[in-house]
Parts: sequence; structure tokens; C-alpha cells
Amino acid sequence: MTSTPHISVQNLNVHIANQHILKDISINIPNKKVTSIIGPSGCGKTTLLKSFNRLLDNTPDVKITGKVLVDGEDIYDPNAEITHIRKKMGLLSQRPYPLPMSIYDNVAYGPRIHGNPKKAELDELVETQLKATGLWNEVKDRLKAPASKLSIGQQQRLCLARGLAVEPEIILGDESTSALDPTSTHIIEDLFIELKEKYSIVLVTHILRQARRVSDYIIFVYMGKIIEFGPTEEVLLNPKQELTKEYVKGFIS
Ligand SMILES: Nc1ncnc2c1ncn2[C@@H]1O[C@H](COP(=O)(O)OP(=O)(O)OP(=O)(O)O)[C@@H](O)[C@H]1O
Repeated sequence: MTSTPHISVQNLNVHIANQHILKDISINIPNKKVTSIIGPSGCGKTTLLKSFNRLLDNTPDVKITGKVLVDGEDIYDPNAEITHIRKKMGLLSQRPYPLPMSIYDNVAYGPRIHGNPKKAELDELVETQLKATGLWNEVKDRLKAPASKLSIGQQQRLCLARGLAVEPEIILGDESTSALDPTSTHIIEDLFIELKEKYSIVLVTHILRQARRVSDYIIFVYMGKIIEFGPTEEVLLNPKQELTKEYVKGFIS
């Protein structure tokens, strides 16, 4: 990895209700690349992803130690400003959660909250983000229709457009294609590949085929520890660690 990491995790430990969930995690997430977190169910993938934008804060009985530096700023510093940190990251969850409003208003929502854009600016912004997520031609004639009328795959792309509209730097995806049909999955995967030109992307996925197709780097997590991290082809085709080999072969699920 040549450029400065976008997220640098240093000796991160997460305990929830006396369970040691993440164990001394240190990792550098590369800038403007796709990094996928893989590993068996319950190994801590989602917990690791959530630690990047302080989404664990509201988990009852959570204890977090160590550092997560985003652009060099420790987000767990008591003086860190959560709104500022969260604005840098867009989160795409497993299922699309469009807001109960029109297609247009979903995308305009964030910019309206964060500023007071003029109508012409908003129109342009909505169009740009709907184009960026490949939705524009599908929805341009029904921007005032409720977002709930869209297919699940379109709703997920709308959620991505909504996230991009507040100009994040990092996109976090938590199994964000798991509710989608194969065609919509393919579209979202292609979008991730395109969007890495502008954003650093971190994905949690169970699907090794997807990890191989979209990611530049892979993190393999097992029982709360990082076992292996490296370029996708290396980790998936020529893993160094026995545990990674077993997982990639399908012996651990
Ligand atoms: N809020 C919580 N309260 C108690 N335990 C939790 C909580 N969140 C996560 N855990 C535990 O932390 C461990 C890691 O969970 P996590 O969701 O990060 O795993 P995962 O690798 O993403 O799993 P999956 O692939 O099944 O989604 C699990 O044992 C889980 O039960």
C-alpha cells in the first residue's frame, strides 16, 4: 500500500457485556480502494465496521479501547465531534431504508439538513447523485413519487445516492447486497468499483465471489482477530495463513 491510509485502527479492543469481541485489531484501510472484511458468522466483521464511525456507542455494556484515526483524527478522542465524523461516512446497510418521502426528497434530505441550498442547486445535486448510482434514467419522470414504490434494488441505489449527497469520503457497506436479486447485486457491485475513484470503500461480505470481484484488499477476521490482510488475489488465491486457507476452501463457515 503506497498512499496514506484513510482509516488507521490501532490496538482496538471491543468488549460487549464481558465478551471480548474484537481483539487487539490494528489495520490500515487504504485510501480510494475497496477493502472487504470477510470471515465466518459471528467473527466480528460488523462490529469492526461499526467501530469506524462510532456506531457502537449506543450498544449497551460496550467498552472500546484503542484508536481509530480517520484522516489522522482519533474518532474516540473525548473531544472528537461525532457529527463531523459521521458526515465523512455513508453507511449502506443490509436492507434499504429509504425515508418515507419522495425519491427527490430522499436525496435532498441530507443537503437540506446540512445547509440551505437553493432549489436549482438541489435539482442539480439530486440529478448528479441519481446519475452516479445509475438511477436517473429509471426515475427522472417520477421524482415526486414515494421512494417506497421503487424495487428493493432501486431503493438500495437510492440509499446510496442519499448517502453520497452529503459528500462523504468513505462508504461503509454491511452486506449491502444481501437482500438484492442477482441483477441488482451486480449493479451495486459495479457501482462500488466505479465509486472507488472518489471514495474509500469498506465492505462486509459473506460472498467470496463478491469480495474477489470488487475488492482491492481483503481483511480476514476469525474469532475477533485479524488473521490476514493483503491484496485480494493474494489472500483469496494464495493465502499465507492456515486459517485463511481453510476458510477460502469452505472448511470454516
Ligand atoms: N449488541 C450486542 N450485544 C451482545 N453481543 C453482541 C452485540 N453485537 C455483536 N455481538 C456479538 O459480537 C460477536 C460478533 O458479532 P458481529 O455481528 O460483529 O459478527 P459478524 O462477523 O458480522 O457476524 P455475521 O456474519 O453473522 O453478521 C457475536 O458473537 C455477536 O453475538
